[in-house]
Amino acid sequence: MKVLITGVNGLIGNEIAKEFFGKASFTVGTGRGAQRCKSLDLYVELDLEETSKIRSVLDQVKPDVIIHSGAISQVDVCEENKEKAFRINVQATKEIVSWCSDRNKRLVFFSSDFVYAGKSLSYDEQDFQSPVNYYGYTKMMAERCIYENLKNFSIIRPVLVYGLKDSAKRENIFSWLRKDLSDNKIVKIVYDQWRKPTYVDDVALATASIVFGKFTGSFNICGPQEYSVFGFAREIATILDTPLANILPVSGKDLNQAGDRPPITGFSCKRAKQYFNYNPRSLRDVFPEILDC
Ligand SMILES: NC(=O)C1=CN([C@@H]2O[C@H](COP(=O)(O)OP(=O)(O)OC[C@H]3O[C@@H](n4cnc5c(N)ncnc54)[C@H](OP(=O)(O)O)[C@@H]3O)[C@@H](O)[C@H]2O)C=CC1
Ligand SMILES: Cc1cn([C@H]2C[C@H](O)[C@@H](COP(=O)(O)OP(=O)(O)O[C@H]3O[C@@H](C)C(=O)[C@@H](O)[C@H]3O)O2)c(=O)[nH]c1=O
Repeated sequence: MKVLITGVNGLIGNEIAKEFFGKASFTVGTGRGAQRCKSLDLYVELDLEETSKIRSVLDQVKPDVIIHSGAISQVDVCEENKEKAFRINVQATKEIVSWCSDRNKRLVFFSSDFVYAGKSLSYDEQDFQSPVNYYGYTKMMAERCIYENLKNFSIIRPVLVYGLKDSAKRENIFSWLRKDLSDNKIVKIVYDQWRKPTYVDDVALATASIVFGKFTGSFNICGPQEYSVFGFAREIATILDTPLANILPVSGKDLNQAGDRPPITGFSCKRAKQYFNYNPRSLRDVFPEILDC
C-alpha cells in the first residue's frame, strides 16, 4: 500500500510518517518547503495553497491512501486570514476529495474537536457541529465536502494534541510549557477551558489502526483524562518538578486570542474503542518516554 501524508513536517504528520514508514510498502510525504520529516521513502514539495498543482502531484505519486493532515492549524491565524484559511483548509481538501473520487482512492482526513460548540466532554461522532471560530468552520466545511462526495473515507477528530516538537514549527501546549517552566518563566494558563489532551503517538497509532483496518466513517479520539487546561499545566509542572507558583490562572478572555475557543471539548471514544480497541495513554504514562527524548 502506497500512503501519501500531507502536512508531513507537522506535529501529527511527522508522527504518522514514523508509524507508517517500513509498514506501508511506500510512504510519501508532502509539505510546504524543505523536507524536515525523516521517516519517508519520498518527499514531494506541495504548497496546498497552490490548489491547481494538487492533482498533478497526486497523478505523479499515485497513492492508494491519502492521509490529509496539512492545514493552517493555528486558530488565530485562521481567524485573521479567512480567505487564506479557506483556500488551504477547504479548497485544497476539495481538490484531494475530487481526485480520490475520480479514482476511488481512500482518504483519511484530520478534522478537529473545534467543529463542536464546546459544551461537553463526551461528544460522539454524530453530535451536531457548531464551531465557534473560523478554523472550526473550515474543518466543518471540509468534512461536508467529504461526506457529499466520497464513500471510502475516514475522518479523525483529535483534541489538544501534545508531544515533543520533532519537526513541527508550531508549538504545542507541552512543548512550550516544558520550555518556559524549565526556564523558570511565569505563564498565564486558562482555567475555564476543559479538554481531554491527546498524546500525538496515540493519534498516529489510531491512524494506523484505521488505515490498516480499513475502518471508514468518523472517529473522535482523545486522551483518557479530562483537565482544565490550568490543571493540565499544573500536572506538567508537577512532573517536571518546577514551581507551581509560576502558573497563573487566567480566563480565556484575558488571553485576547483572535479566535474564540470552545470551552469544553472531549470524547468518550466509544467508536474507536469498539472498532480498534483504542486505548490512549495519560500524561503520566507517557512522561518518561517524552522526557527521554
Ligand atoms: N494539534 C492539535 O491539537 C490538533 C490538530 N488537528 C488537525 O490535525 C492536522 C495536523 O495538525 P498538527 O500536526 O498539530 O499541526 P501542524 O501545524 O504542526 O502541522 C500542519 C502541517 O500543515 C502544513 N501546512 C500548512 N499550510 C500549508 C500549505 N499551504 N501547504 C502545505 N502544507 C501546509 C504545515 O507546514 P509547515 O510545517 O511548513 O508549517 C504543517 O507541517 C491539522 O489538520 C489540524 O487542523 C486537529 C485537532 C487537534
Ligand atoms: C498560548 C497559550 C495558550 N493557552 C491555552 C489555550 C488553549 O486552551 C491551550 C492551547 O492553546 P493554543 O492556542 O496553542 O491551541 P488551541 O488553538 O486552543 O488548540 C487547538 O489547536 C487546534 C489545531 C485544534 O484543532 C484544537 O483541537 C486545539 O488543540 O492552551 C494558555 O492558557 N495560555 C497561553 O499563553
